[in-house]
Amino acid sequence: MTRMVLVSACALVDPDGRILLAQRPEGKAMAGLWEFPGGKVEKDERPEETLIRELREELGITVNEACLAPLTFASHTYEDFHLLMPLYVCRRWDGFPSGREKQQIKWVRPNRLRDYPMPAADEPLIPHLMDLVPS
Ligand SMILES: Nc1nc2c([nH]c(=O)n2[C@@H]2O[C@H](COP(=O)(O)OP(=O)(O)OP(=O)(O)O)[C@@H](O)[C@H]2O)c(=O)[nH]1
Repeated sequence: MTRMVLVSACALVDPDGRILLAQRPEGKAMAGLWEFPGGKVEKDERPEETLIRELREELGITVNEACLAPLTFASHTYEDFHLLMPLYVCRRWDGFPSGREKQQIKWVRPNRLRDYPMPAADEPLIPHLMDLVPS
């Protein structure tokens, strides 16, 4: 088996039922694709801690762990690693999300998520988000 990479990701849902997508910046693997904010779970870190850290670094918002609800997960084999990615939902945070790392961000209704090219692992997550936030 290829190595397993654990990535924690979050669907931020705003009061209008829109979900935040962030575009992977130029120069990174899968540049240009739209993804859920998050990142690799570091050594000695819990997935929830990863998200709190990443949401602060990437978007400049503060999230309380109690506001992170597990929704589903992605399990996908890429060419050089297997991605295991828990997806959390968060509807409450402090601050105004903005792309702190020069990435574009967009608030998207679940039924429009397919308009945004995403990493292959994310595609099976879309129906879960459509169920979560009816349009
Ligand atoms: N955050 C996030 N990562 C995702 C999603 N879908 C998906 O396949 N991934 C993959 O999960 C990994 C996340 O790693 P990352 O963003 O922390 O790291 P990175 O590629 O910038 O690498 P680096 O930190 O080693 O430079 C990447 O390979 C990314 O392509 C998603 O929806 N959100």
